[in-house]
Amino acid sequence: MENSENKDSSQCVRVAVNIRPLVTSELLVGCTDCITVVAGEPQVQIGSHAFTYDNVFGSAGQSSSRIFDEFVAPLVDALFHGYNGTVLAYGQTGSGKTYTMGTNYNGEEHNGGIIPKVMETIFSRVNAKKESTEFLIRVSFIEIFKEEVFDLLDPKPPVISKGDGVSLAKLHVHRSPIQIRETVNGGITLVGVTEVEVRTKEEMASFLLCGSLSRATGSTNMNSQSSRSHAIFTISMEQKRIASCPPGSVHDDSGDDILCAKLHLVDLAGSERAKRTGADGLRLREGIHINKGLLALGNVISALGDEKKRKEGGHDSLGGNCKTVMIACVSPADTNAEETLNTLKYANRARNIQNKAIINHDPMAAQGQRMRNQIEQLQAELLYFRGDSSASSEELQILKHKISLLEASNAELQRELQEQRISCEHVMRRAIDAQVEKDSLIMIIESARNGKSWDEIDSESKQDVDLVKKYVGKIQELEVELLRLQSSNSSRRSEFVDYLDLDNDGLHSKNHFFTVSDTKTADMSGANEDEEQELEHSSLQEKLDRELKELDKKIEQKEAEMKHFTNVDTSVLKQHYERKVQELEQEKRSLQKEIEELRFNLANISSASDEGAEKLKGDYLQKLNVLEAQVTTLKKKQDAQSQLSRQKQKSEEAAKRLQDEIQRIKTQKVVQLHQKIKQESEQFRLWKTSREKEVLQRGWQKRFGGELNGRCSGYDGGDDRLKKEGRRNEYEMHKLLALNQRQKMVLQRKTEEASMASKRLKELLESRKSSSREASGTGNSSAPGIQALMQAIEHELEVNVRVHEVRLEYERQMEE
Ligand SMILES: Nc1ncnc2c1ncn2[C@@H]1O[C@H](COP(=O)(O)OP(=O)(O)OP(=O)(O)O)[C@@H](O)[C@H]1O
Repeated sequence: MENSENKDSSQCVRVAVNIRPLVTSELLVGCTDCITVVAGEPQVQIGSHAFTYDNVFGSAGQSSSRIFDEFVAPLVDALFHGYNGTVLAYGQTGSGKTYTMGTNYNGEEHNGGIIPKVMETIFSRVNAKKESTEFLIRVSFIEIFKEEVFDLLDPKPPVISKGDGVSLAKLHVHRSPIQIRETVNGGITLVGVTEVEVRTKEEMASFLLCGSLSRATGSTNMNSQSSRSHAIFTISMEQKRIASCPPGSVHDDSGDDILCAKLHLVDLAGSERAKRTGADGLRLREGIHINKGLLALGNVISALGDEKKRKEGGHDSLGGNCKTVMIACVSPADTNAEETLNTLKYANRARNIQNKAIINHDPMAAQGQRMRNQIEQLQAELLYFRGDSSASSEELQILKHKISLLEASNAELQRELQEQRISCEHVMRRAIDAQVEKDSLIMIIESARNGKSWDEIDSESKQDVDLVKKYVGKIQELEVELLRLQSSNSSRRSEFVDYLDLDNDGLHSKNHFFTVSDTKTADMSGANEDEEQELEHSSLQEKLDRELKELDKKIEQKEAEMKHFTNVDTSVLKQHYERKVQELEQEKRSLQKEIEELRFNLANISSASDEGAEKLKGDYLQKLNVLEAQVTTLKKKQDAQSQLSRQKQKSEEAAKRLQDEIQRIKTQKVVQLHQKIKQESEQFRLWKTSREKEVLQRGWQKRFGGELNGRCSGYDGGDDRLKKEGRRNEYEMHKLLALNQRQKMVLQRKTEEASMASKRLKELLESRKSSSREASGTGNSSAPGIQALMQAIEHELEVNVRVHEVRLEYERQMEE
């Protein structure tokens, strides 16, 4: 047996042989099986050679359909744990590499190959874990052809040109190879290779198909569709545990980090010898290149598989950080026996190769791990110090220093805790103040709703918030203003009425006044009263108008003040509440931070089992509980603050309602005042009309024989002023009466004189008439008789003139 050495299979490259059945073309040429599988053993025999592998599939070994489950599934599992993996399909052309790998999978028809099963498994696991883990899956597909690497997923289309003929088979596809570079840590990198993100199995399969179509293919004698290039389909997976991931996930052992791993699925080119392929020209040269590559791989495999050479330090792994499996595909046909034997030998050597696969974390995770290690080291030192007194003085000094640091941090925490307590109390006080404010507001609103007067509300809520106090103040001012106006109006009315309300001896009422005021004196007095009334009324009207204007002005002013006041106060209150909420948020954050720190410290000492650590743990737990309780209290306070804000909103609404109420009252009062003024004017107008009517009536009475004397005696005046006036009028009257008497006497005398004069005139006229008759009888007259007549006539004329004068005087007197 050429290899039966047992090694640690988890480290070695695992190798399986897959023996395909004889295909039709082989059967047609009468090929027979040249490989025998030892029953129940992973062992094959070809001629005199026997080889043992990890698994043997096909031709009576394990069923080929078990390749994935038995051989590849562990690599997929390892991929989820952050390990790189490689599946290599090696063998001569037509040996079934593509068939085994399933590289021609198009996403629809399941051909039983490895790749479709890999895809299926990956996505079913991703779906099962998507609640707890974030996945980023990408694929790349490259081809190594004649020692050049091509990107099969390159979105840029290749340049196609005609070769030396016109046949389509002679078309040349020109593609630009991608560059291979060595990285600083000795790995290799493919510059600019396309990596596409995929989210589903179908998407991944579509890229596999796309790359397969791009893959350089040609025909050889051995396999008309043979791949003459190495194809590597790489699945990259990044996974990150979601924060709320429950314990027991795959990351539990590796911390809260990102795992990055790759699975390379490699379909190597045919390993047949050139002479057997019948290739010539370009195909031959391609074959040489392929074989050069495989030879190199074979040499590496040989070197790695040779324990002696490996110990000399030449190579130590194939792919290094990777779990690798190789599937050696062989044809059982006796015509391919030589190639099959070579393949089996290669595969056998590959079993000796050892890999060093490690979990691939990202740098952050590595840093986290380093810190955890450091913590562990510190804990160990602490325990060592506590448990072992034989430690060196230097170590003791270090530990003492660390303890002092811990104590200092502890003191700092306690100080912070104290501060938190103080600030908590402060917040509580403020919350109580706010509560009091809220209650006061509610009380005021309730009182206002219940219809209590502002005085009552004011007296009941002395300690209430300023806002409502100010509102109440404003409302009170307005009310007082209105009341003052009302009282002023009513006092003027009462003054007016009092003024008219005379004593029982005089004029008791307006009506009485009007009925007795039909004398001349009463006329005069009434005229004075009217004037006074008018003056009084107009001055009252003017005053009321002035006051009304003033009131309007004041109301406008108050409204403006209230508006300003409301705006200012709202913004102040808003700022106040916002500040409170911010402060509470800040406090909450700092407390949460403190809790996190405590948790961290607690986690650090969780592994410690000695008494001191337990005590410390207990202390921290206690602190944690206290802090958590504080956070809960703060949250409650925050809720209370929010509630207060809502109450404030309600209060503002209530204030708005009050303002509306003021407006309504104001309108009502002003309207009432206007109405009163109007009523007053109307009343006065009516009074004036009736007064004028009375005066007119008295004028008529006087003109048609007023009873001056009788009426005068009826008036002796109750009022001094009126009495005085009456006496003065009486005196005037007496004076006028005496004058009248005298004038009458003069008139009588004059009348008598006039009648005497008329008599004498008559006599004179009679005597003149008789004289003229005598003269005409005699024919001449005597001179002394004419002279006497002339004198008599002159005397008569003089009398007549006097009579006329007396009459005139009399008439004048009468008129007066
Ligand atoms: N296990 C199997 N059962 C049935 N037929 C198979 C099996 N393996 C391979 N074949 C058939 O063998 C032929 C060659 O297989 P395949 O193309 O996979 O070989 P290959 O090694 O990939 O060749 P190349 O190196 O030229 O690509 C195909 O017709 C395929 O259907």
